[in-house]
Amino acid sequence: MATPIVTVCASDESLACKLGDHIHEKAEDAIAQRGVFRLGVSGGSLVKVLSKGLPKHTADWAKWKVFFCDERHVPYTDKECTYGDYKANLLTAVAIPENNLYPIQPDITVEEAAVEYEKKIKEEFAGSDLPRFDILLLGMGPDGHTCSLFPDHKLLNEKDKLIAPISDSPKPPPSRVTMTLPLLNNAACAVFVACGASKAEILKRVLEGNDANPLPAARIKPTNGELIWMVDEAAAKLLDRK
Ligand SMILES: O=C1O[C@H](COP(=O)(O)O)[C@@H](O)[C@H](O)[C@H]1O
Repeated sequence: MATPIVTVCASDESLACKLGDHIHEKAEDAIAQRGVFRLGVSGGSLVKVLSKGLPKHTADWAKWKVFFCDERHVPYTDKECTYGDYKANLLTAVAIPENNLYPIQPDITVEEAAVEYEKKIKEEFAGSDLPRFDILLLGMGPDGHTCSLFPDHKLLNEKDKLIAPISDSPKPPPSRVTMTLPLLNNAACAVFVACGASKAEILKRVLEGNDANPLPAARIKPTNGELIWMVDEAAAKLLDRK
């Protein structure tokens, strides 16, 4: 079980750079070993951080494949759509081919979209029982949710599905598709990014708490992989930093 490595960054700029460097390092290793780099991205505030940190490097972008750790079940043109946000902010700055992006389908039911996305992931990782992403980039809401896994939600107990639909998300929009814990915890590396004072209390609970019923973000512990938290000073202000 991974022990978290926590990196506290003095500025948004340095956090974006460190994250970009880390991802590029993982990409080079994965491409050298397997000829492909498979990453999963989350939405929300992470999009801006990645958009700053990733384009600074040159990379063999054609070998990158981008999946979504979760997505809101809305049209690509909706302002809540994570894929739309990446298209507008990051994917204009890096040359990842359109075919290497794996958006979740918004034009079928949310249940169908989850089944279709799981099928796509299984096809991509054909031959392995449980897909292992090279890196999953995660965010955490001020309530401790990650992806579209919310505190006390029944999806936290999902054992069979790799991708699940949710129609009662407490954070709007209510319909979403999300990676589940078995898939998330099989990643080679999971990196959380949490910035701002609104995340300080929950970050302390996730990293230092001992909850009987852990928050969703605290349940991300890759069984055979790395767990990294990249946070800013404001989010880290309550942490025990001895
Ligand atoms: O709704 C979501 O929220 C989380 C956290 O977002 P943030 O803006 O607080 O960083 C995000 O990781 C997830 O992908 C998204 O669907």
